[in-house]
Amino acid sequence: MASVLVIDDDPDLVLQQVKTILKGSETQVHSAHTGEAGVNSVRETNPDVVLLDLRLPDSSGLDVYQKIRELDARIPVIFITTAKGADTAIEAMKLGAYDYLFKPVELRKLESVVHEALEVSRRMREPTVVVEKVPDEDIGGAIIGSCPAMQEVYKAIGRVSAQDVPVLITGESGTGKEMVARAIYQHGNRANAPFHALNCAAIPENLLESELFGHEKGSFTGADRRRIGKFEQCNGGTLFLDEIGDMPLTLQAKLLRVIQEQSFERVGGDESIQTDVRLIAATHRDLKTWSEESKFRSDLYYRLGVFSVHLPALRERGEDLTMLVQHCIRRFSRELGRTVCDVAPDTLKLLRSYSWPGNIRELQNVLKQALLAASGDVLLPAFLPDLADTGKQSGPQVADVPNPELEGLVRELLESNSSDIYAAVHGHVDRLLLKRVLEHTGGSQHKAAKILGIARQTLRGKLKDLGIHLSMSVENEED
Ligand SMILES: Nc1ncnc2c1ncn2[C@@H]1O[C@H](COP(=O)(O)OP(=O)(O)OP(=O)(O)O)[C@@H](O)[C@H]1O
Repeated sequence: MASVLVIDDDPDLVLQQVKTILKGSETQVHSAHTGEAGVNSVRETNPDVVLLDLRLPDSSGLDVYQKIRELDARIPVIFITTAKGADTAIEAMKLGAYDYLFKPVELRKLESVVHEALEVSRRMREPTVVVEKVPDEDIGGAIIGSCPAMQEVYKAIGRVSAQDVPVLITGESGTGKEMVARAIYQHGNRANAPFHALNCAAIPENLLESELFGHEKGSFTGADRRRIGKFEQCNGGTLFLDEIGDMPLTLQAKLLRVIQEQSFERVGGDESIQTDVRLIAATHRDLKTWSEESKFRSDLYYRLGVFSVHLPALRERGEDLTMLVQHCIRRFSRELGRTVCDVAPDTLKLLRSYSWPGNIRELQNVLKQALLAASGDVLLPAFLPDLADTGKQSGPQVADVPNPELEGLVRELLESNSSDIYAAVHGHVDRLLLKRVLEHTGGSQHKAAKILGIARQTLRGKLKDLGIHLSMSVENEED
């Protein structure tokens, strides 16, 4: 049975409201009037949701919150505060709190937030995955995850966002580095100033310098006008340099100077330009090793790496995968107009056993493909595309077992611009399979249907469709 804990020194107000909104439901309501009693109650009752007053007689709500997190970081904690305490509540949100409500609490708002929090808690804890109806509000852009490593990421975002220092975000491709960069920006002091992003690996070396620092007219062939680079354009704002490890060494020197002196010259210019840009950099490379191997400037690495945030690979995020799957299914189901709302336990098992080299981006792609192939409300393993290193074979593994006949047929059909390849190849495979199985059973359709796991009637229909004729004696067996 689900339970909610209210930690509030006022025994009546919020507690009574919570009891009112949960009346008739199977949810238990516990209460505590001090921070210490609250933490003890969390330890003893392991509640699904906590409502926490920011101002308590014996301790601050934030301290209590930290202790609750140490006990179980998954518990959604809803802060109850006055308008004055909003800053602290926002701080708490940066540290992973679920939501906050202002006193006097509006009953309807309380009801919706508590029910939402209970739902979030249920999804995190319940072992079978039931993806329910798509929520009304758009939760796109949410950073999903509550595993310990992601909790560390949230803490780091909270710690670094308000400080105007460079940040280095590391992690494999597709782990959400850009998302985290935007979170740092949005929670920082420059949230109302511009945020520009530049992928250092995507821009040819000769253009990157000009992209970053601009150029003067006539500084190189084709430079027919002065160009303002990102560092100037983004003055007062935040610049996100993705794939910084791929920045050429010569540019690294110039970047280091911007960080140290907040000044630079445009390409082909000698005017020193002052800039005030907050730098957030990201890389999937091991910059420490690279700097030791002189592939990346060590002085720049040290300047950038003072504050670093490391994003765990998806395979290291434990139960977060389930949350991400739920989140993606709900979102893509709506986007693609599908009705899928449940994930079969076997599907989840397969997804869990895969190593996700492309991380969350790859998960999104796999789920999109699965949804396109799906029918009905439940995502079954059969709808998943091939995944390497799971029970489901990957494309490359299949290719390792060549089937020249089939490949030849596919090639032929492709070259003939056929618009019915699926049916043609399917028919070919069916024909091969049915013939082999019937050979194996000595022509017995009864046995063949059993081996194939299909009804005798279905087999008969397929044989007819494919024009496979058997001798009368065999066809009439055991009718
Ligand atoms: N924790 C998360 N919750 C929900 N969605 C996420 C999360 N992390 C990443 N995503 C989504 O995964 C996709 C890839 O994220 P993002 O582009 O931030 O990764 P990245 O690490 O910057 O990738 P790359 O190194 O390839 O540039 C995006 O669509 C993003 O919204």
